[in-house]
Amino acid sequence: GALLITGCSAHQPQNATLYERMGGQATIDAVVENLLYRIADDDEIVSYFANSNIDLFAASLATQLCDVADGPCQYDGPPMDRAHQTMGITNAHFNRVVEYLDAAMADENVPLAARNDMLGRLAPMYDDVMRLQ
Ligand code: HEM
Repeated sequence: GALLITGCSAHQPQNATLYERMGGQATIDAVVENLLYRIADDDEIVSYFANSNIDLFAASLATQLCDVADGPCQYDGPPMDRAHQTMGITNAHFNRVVEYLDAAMADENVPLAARNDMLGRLAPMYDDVMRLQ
């Protein structure tokens, strides 16, 4: 454990952004693609996306993740309360989507510390996503 962590961190400067620690845009795009397959495989979650343009959703989410990770993007889509209003999203479904995102990051070899950092940055959005349900 400790040796491996020391060894890996030596590849990046101490001040690397989360975006860099995740692997940059190529990894973020792969994470979003991986997440889409998990959502598509879940009948309950995919039903929320019945009327959505999946390509636009994927592009918007990838930009948001880049922005949140201090990458060179600016998310200029709708705020999270408006983006999810009156969908009837439940706590259980919220948690499942977060689990899918974590599993997608793991699948795409995002290091554990970077995964936890990203989830920690998204967690405060819970209140906004759920506000107008
Ligand atoms: C922290 C958690 C979440 C984040 C950061 C997030 C982020 C986003 C983003 C960036 C968009 C695109 C907004 C736009 O450009 O119009 C979006 C749309 C969407 N989200 Fe989420 N989301 C989260 C949780 C969820 C959950 C739990 C569900 C359902 C179970 C969900 C369902 C949707 C749907 C259906 C859309 C598409 C809306 C449309 O078609 O315009 N999201 N989300």
